[in-house]
Amino acid sequence: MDDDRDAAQRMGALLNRFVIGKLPFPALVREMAPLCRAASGQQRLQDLLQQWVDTQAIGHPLAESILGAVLDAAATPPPAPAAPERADPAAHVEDALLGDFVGRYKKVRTGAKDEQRPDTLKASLSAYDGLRQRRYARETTQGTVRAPLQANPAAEARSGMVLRDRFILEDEIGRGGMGIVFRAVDRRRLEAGARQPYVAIKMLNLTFGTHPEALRSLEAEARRTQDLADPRITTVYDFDREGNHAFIVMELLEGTPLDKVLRKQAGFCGSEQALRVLKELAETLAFTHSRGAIHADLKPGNLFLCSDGRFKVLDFGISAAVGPHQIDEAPIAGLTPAYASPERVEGGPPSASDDVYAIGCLAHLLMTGLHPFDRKSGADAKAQHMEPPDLPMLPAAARRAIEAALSFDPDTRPADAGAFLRVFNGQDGRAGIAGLWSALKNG
Ligand SMILES: Nc1ncnc2c1ncn2[C@@H]1O[C@H](COP(=O)(O)OP(=O)(O)OP(=O)(O)O)[C@@H](O)[C@H]1O
Repeated sequence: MDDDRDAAQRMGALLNRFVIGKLPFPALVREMAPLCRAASGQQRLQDLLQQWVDTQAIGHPLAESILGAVLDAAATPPPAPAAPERADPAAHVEDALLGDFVGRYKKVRTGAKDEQRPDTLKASLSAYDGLRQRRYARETTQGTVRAPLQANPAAEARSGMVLRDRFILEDEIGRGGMGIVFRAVDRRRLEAGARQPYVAIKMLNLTFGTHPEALRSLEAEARRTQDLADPRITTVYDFDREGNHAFIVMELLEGTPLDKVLRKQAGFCGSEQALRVLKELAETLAFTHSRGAIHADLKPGNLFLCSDGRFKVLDFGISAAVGPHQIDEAPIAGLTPAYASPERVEGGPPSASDDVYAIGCLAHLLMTGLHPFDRKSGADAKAQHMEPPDLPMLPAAARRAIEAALSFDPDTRPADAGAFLRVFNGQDGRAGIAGLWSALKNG
């Protein structure tokens, strides 16, 4: 009995020292593990952690992290005594606190009762922030802090990071040539009780220190995109920076990017839905071209099919903004050769007619699942005198429009998406897509 009380006290003391920052996470796990080799010890730790969670001394996710790590360690034979402790202990605490903190935010979002209190969140956030500051200070004095100008600053971003004291990165959605995209909680929206407190944040690979011109032009482009305000263009809320890091705050899309749909959804190509995407794409670009805005990197990955049936274009103007500042040591902006016109591949400035060329490539993919030139760049396809295959499932006018869009000579290609659309829709007097559209609709 005394032994039980003793063990419980030792566990309590270890937890105490960990929470007040006197005991690093690995040491907590190491010292706790021998107390939990037997089932009774494991039960004791579980009860203790439950008590701490009930009294809100720690959050549930943190308690789970501790229990999981201790039980794992208890089940594993202790390491050879000579083995040096490689990991930075503070990093583990940081990870644990971070998990706790993000967990609390998630609960607030889903409306869990005991987590509604903003003071618990604040305490959690300041514990995490304080730890980050201390860690940074220590790394700086020890000289172990990472060089501020590194090749890929986006790689530093991770779940739990807080940007501008406002955006909390929750999880990674995906990566592209320019950076890493995260789902993030916008604290302002959360505090204002917004139904949807999430945004998407693209952490850019660029730093202001090394690419100031590219970033300034990107910022200007992001502002121009904000002015476009078309429901089919992904809304860009802001372009901001935290220290040397730059990021874009966007509307969070729920659904599937077209590249994935093409890979995974059998029966999509040539369907009514695929035709609708093609039409919406051409209409969206006809609108933006009429406003003087070009996309300059149209490709399946930049088109998005939302779960609610809407269609969206991503990354508007980003390639055009960064392209002129392309710096050879790092691939910073996407020019995707398979969708780039010959003159663009050869270094010409982006134009509306390049977008039309990309629409031609996308039309083939949407209708047949195949790239018209076997994924070769416009320049290579031109050099090899390739010809696009016919699309017999489409009316003559639409086929003519797509063939013209894929012309290697910009002089014989529709100058912009408006011109493309007029031929496509048969508005030059011949039967076009409008006829096919109603035929499809009428079964
Ligand atoms: N606003 C957003 N909402 C939801 N998902 C997004 C959003 N923006 C980008 N994504 C997703 O994040 C992933 C990475 O996107 P990103 O734009 O960085 O790369 P990409 O377009 O595939 O490549 P690149 O940057 O080289 O053109 C993709 O899967 C994309 O669908």
